Amino acid sequence: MAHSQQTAPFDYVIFGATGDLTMRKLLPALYNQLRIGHVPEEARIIGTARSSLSRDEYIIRAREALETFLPEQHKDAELIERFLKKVHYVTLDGTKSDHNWDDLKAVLDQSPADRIRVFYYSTAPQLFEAISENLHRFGFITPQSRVVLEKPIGTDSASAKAINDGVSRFFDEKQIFRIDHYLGKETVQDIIALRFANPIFNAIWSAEHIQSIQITAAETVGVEGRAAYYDTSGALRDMIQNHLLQVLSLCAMEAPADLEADTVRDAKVNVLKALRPIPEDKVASETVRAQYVKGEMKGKPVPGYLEELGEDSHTETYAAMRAYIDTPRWKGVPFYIRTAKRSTKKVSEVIVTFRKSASSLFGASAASNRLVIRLQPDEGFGLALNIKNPSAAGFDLQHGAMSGKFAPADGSLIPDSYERLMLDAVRGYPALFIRRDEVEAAWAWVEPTLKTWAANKVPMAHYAAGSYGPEEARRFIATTGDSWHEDMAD
Ligand SMILES: NC(=O)C1=CN([C@@H]2O[C@H](COP(=O)(O)OP(=O)(O)OC[C@H]3O[C@@H](n4cnc5c(N)ncnc54)[C@H](OP(=O)(O)O)[C@@H]3O)[C@@H](O)[C@H]2O)C=CC1
Ligand SMILES: O=C1O[C@H](COP(=O)(O)O)[C@@H](O)[C@H](O)[C@H]1O
Repeated sequence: MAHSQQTAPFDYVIFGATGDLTMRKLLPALYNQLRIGHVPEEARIIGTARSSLSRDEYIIRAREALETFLPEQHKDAELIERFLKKVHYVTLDGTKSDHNWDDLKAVLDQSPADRIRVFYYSTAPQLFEAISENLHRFGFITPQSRVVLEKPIGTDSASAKAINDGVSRFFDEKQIFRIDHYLGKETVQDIIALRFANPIFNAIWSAEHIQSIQITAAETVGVEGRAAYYDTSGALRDMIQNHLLQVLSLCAMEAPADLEADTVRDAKVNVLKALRPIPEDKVASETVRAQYVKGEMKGKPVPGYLEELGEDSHTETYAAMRAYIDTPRWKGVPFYIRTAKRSTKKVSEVIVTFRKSASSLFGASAASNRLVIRLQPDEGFGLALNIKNPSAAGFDLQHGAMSGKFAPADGSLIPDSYERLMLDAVRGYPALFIRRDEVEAAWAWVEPTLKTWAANKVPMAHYAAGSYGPEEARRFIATTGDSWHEDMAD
């Protein structure tokens, strides 16, 4: 995916500029890109939201956000001031045509008419169509404009289609950049490098040699300040429909002919379309849903989900699914996908378990080779091997491992995923954004499970906060002869 790091001058217009995401991720990401020289001097960031703030008042908030969320080693007082000079603010209800659009026009008109404009919708998706319509009505959508859509793109197939249709009335698909921040993670992109730049893996990447693949995203946090959103979403919508199915499609896709955006996205969508449907009568055996109850983390008591929420709920905070991909390459290989809030530890990883050696030389003592791709934290990979136990009298085996880090060669921190994605939108480089057909194929696959769960046809399991998940998930994976990574002998 070679491309220039340099961007042309741009105006980044953020809808939802007073929100959590802008403060925690978007402003720090743009600052960091300025720090490493990817943001040209003429670039501007124009925040908009309904809150009535002057530019100076907004800059005070932006400065606080940078102080709070930037890593210490990236803070530079002079640079922060240089960054803040780029920041503007317009009080604007993006959904109302009779609001302060003239104020936005006055700011945008300070730039040449052909300046790249990125409209970033960091707001609830129900607002996307109305904001797009207003941008169109007031003539803000130029040929050099793109729009970035934050997740969630809908809550099911129908709402996703409605959002996509709504935005597509005003922007061409080529101008639409749907964010999935997992694709912006360097380590997720490493899946492509590991698979296709290393013939040793490429040659054995199929059902002939692979027994199963596990994809996990576990978090120690609960729902924090986002309970209102999370309780309408749940683990399956929040993490699996988007991030984990994207990781799965990178793990399973056929080799793309090149790394052009649509070639890679074609390869990914083919995987999503080949996912074997899980019909309603199979949801109980092919999925697990669970909620955390009170438990303990780092020696401290932690309340359960319902206690945090303060009311009853059937929303899952844990989800696990078994997926099969009906292509010759993956015939009969289970892909286990799971995600959890309030898990024992934060870890996102891919575990590839290879089939055991057909050789009878070592009998049962030869374990499966296993490739661990650690997406975060402690980003890197490990390869579990069988080696000879040097102290044994005979020829016994023991566990050996090779490992490596995904760290940048110059010792710098791995960039946050939003850094890469925000500037790729400026560059008009969509490879790491999700195409409409990918979103819709992913919804189509998860929808029968969502419906079956919503109808309470699958019991809600429970797990203690601070544990790896419910006992039901252990039994579930054992039905196809596997176990979760934390239960494997390392
Ligand atoms: N926070 C996160 O970690 C993540 C968030 N997301 C998604 O990003 C989006 C934003 O999330 P988050 O920042 O947490 O949400 P917040 O609720 O913190 O912020 C929402 C923002 O939208 C603004 N807003 C609301 N209505 C309008 C309107 N009519 N016109 C213009 N601005 C409006 C709000 O400002 P005001 O009230 O002043 O108008 C505020 O700035 C959501 O869709 C969320 O699901 C996705 C991944 C992670
Ligand atoms: O999109 C989301 O992702 C985060 C987890 O992201 P990560 O980069 O820390 O793995 C999750 O906490 C949040 O609920 C979800 O909306």
